[in-house]
Amino acid sequence: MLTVRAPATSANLGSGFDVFGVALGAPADVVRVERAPETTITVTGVGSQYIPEDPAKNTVGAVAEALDAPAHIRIDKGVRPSSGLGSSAASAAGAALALNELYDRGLSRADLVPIAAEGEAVVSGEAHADNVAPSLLGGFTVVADGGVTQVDASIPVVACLPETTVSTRDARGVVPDSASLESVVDTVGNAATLTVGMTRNDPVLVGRGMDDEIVTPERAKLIRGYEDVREAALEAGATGVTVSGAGPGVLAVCRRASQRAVAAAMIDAFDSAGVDSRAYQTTVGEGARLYRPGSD
Ligand SMILES: Nc1ncnc2c1ncn2[C@@H]1O[C@H](COP(=O)(O)OP(=O)(O)OP(=O)(O)O)[C@@H](O)[C@H]1O
Ligand SMILES: N[C@@H](CCO)C(=O)O
Repeated sequence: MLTVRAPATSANLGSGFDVFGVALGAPADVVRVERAPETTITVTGVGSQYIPEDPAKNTVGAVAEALDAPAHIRIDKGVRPSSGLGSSAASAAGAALALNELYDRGLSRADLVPIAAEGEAVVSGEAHADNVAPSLLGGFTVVADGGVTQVDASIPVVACLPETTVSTRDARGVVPDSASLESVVDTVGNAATLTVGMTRNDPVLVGRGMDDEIVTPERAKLIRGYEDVREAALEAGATGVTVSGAGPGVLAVCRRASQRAVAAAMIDAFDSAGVDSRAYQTTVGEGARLYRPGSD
């Protein structure tokens, strides 16, 4: 049996819709695989009651098929589904890494990105890779037509998760069909600023570069309390705040010294809006980790 811990991720980061993603230090899914004549799936953990075990409907089933690697796959969910923290992607990335090893396919982590993305197509209809890429590769990733680019980064973040859900499919439905040249120019400027910030581990540049006036304002309307949570986080010292992935998670970037205050402010603001939430105080971190039998 092989075990993989695959981290939650936050996609988009505001200005990088469908392009940017980061691996989060926590939470994570744990995926265990054993060879079997055909693929079977069991799911336990957070939100497991909402996750299908039918291989045709679970992201890991599509990954097993793409790798021609039938297995009994056990998923212990740490990343709640429909969270905006890359829940479906964490399982897919974990399964891809584990099955590649189990069947000795010899693919690199970069090779596994499009395979894990096949799992995302099962859920949202599109094989977008902006969550599976950071879950596999770690750090900050840029998914573009020409390929995937990755840099390690260490930026303190707070990922605040309200007890509400938004499906990626629904959140893609509110994305505008077009944008003015002026907003596109602003967004390119912000995305470039964010990218430089990641290479310098600079939370101020990263936070400033998260601004986006094209997609985020529409998605924010699907999250009860979002504007108040954003304001509260900024007042507590966050350098930037945006919707995490398709939401309803909210991602704040900050300096280490203000992380605890930012987390408390976000929880209080959701609470004032009548929504329970929890906050992960973590950093942009490493990609999926493989545990072989006998290793720690
Ligand atoms: N292994 C899996 N883990 C989690 N959700 C899964 C899995 N397989 C299928 N699903 C389905 O995927 C949906 C959740 O995926 P969705 O993309 O909406 O949320 P998310 O992954 O948390 O969000 P985001 O991609 O915005 O970060 C649920 O309907 C769930 O039943
Ligand atoms: N880029 C995707 C990530 C969510 O899976 C979106 O925002 O729709």
